[in-house]
Amino acid sequence: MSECGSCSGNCSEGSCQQENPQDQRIKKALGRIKNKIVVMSGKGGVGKSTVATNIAVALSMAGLKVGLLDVDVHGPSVPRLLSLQDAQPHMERDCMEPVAWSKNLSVMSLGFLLPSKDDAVIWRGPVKIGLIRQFISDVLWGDLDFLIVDCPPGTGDEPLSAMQELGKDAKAVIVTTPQGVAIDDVRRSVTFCNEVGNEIFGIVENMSGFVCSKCGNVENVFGTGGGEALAKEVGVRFLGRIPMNADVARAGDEGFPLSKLGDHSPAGEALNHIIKPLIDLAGRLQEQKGGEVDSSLPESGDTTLVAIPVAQGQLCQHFGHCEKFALLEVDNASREIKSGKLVDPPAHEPGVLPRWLADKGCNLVLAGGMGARAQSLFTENGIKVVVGAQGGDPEEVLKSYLSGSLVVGENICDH
Ligand SMILES: Nc1ncnc2c1ncn2[C@@H]1O[C@H](COP(=O)(O)OP(=O)(O)OP(=O)(O)O)[C@@H](O)[C@H]1O
Repeated sequence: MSECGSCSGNCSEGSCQQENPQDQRIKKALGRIKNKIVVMSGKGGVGKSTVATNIAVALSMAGLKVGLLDVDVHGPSVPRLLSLQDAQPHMERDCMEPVAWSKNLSVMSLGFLLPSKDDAVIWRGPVKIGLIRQFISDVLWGDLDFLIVDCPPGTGDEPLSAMQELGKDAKAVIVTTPQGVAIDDVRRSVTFCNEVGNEIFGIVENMSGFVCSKCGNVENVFGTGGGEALAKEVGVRFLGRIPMNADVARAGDEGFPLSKLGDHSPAGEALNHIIKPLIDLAGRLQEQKGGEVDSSLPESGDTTLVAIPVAQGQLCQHFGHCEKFALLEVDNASREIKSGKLVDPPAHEPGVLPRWLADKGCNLVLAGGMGARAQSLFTENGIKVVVGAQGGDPEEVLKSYLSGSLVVGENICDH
């Protein structure tokens, strides 16, 4: 046994077994983060930061608490992608607060700490590893559903260090473009994950076909399907393909998220597809399959306006195909229904119903089946959603909710 002065004697053969304080802080910070996703690519410029940032935004807009950590030390692009170039994290003596992009999304990047965005960082491995450790130990991430880590391309110090620090439960999302040379690089990323022992959550194929904005014709500039074929070959989930689209490049340059392009734009659809398994991973939708429903009413105001989609007078299980909405007003204090009416919704277009119901002052939706994207649009509009509701008559469904006895089952639009 040796003595090292800084510990109380838990030493053997000259090496101190006591965890160093930074390791302890890392462990504590990671203990508050439910899911860790490392976004990586074998090759540069394939759109990894674009994908990482938009996954983070989409998950946060689905109501999940998300941290986005940009560890691309040599080319931190997340601040630009989110229009946060001038943001500065709030610093304390021993820690710093991440920059809040929204209530649900916090961001940290070396880009925030450089005196000028033109400054070049010339650091060797150990310094970069030290920075990544600090970004976990000394940033006040708080409780997160997801930490999304945007790594520089390749299988060098940063992805290795990110995986090692985040631990074996961190999962990789690998971004590629469809052409052969990129796919070869992805194979290296797959081998890397296998060697470090971290699961690959899935592969995203970006810049997959160019959609002509004039004629709609799709040109497969880099080919298509390479990412999907590789995913099949190595036995990992294929998360989806994002087409090459001028709007995506513009969104990146102007710093707004792809979700603003609309639900039914090719990029918006691709993003929905990609985040769906991640939302499932967070267990958000499953929570509502099991039966326990939080039957609280919104805290502001004296009344709550509840919307229930209806077909043939009964709760409609396909939200997008309902014939009418029952709008029922509830007194928040007594939890009693004060009034109710049936109204015709506008023609179903992506994003229309959440906005229309928000304009009507609705703050709670009780639905049967509803897709993940529609749920996130309601959350964005400040409307609480309960999915998987069972029952027939809309007033009875609401009464069950108010009495805490509403039964929820499978969300049949959760596909
Ligand atoms: N699907 C797409 N369609 C059109 N442009 C895209 C698409 N995906 C990404 N881009 C554009 O390609 C460029 C590179 O994207 P991004 O910075 O996300 O790549 P990266 O892989 O993170 O790069 P790096 O290797 O430098 O880290 C950006 O200008 C981005 O807007």
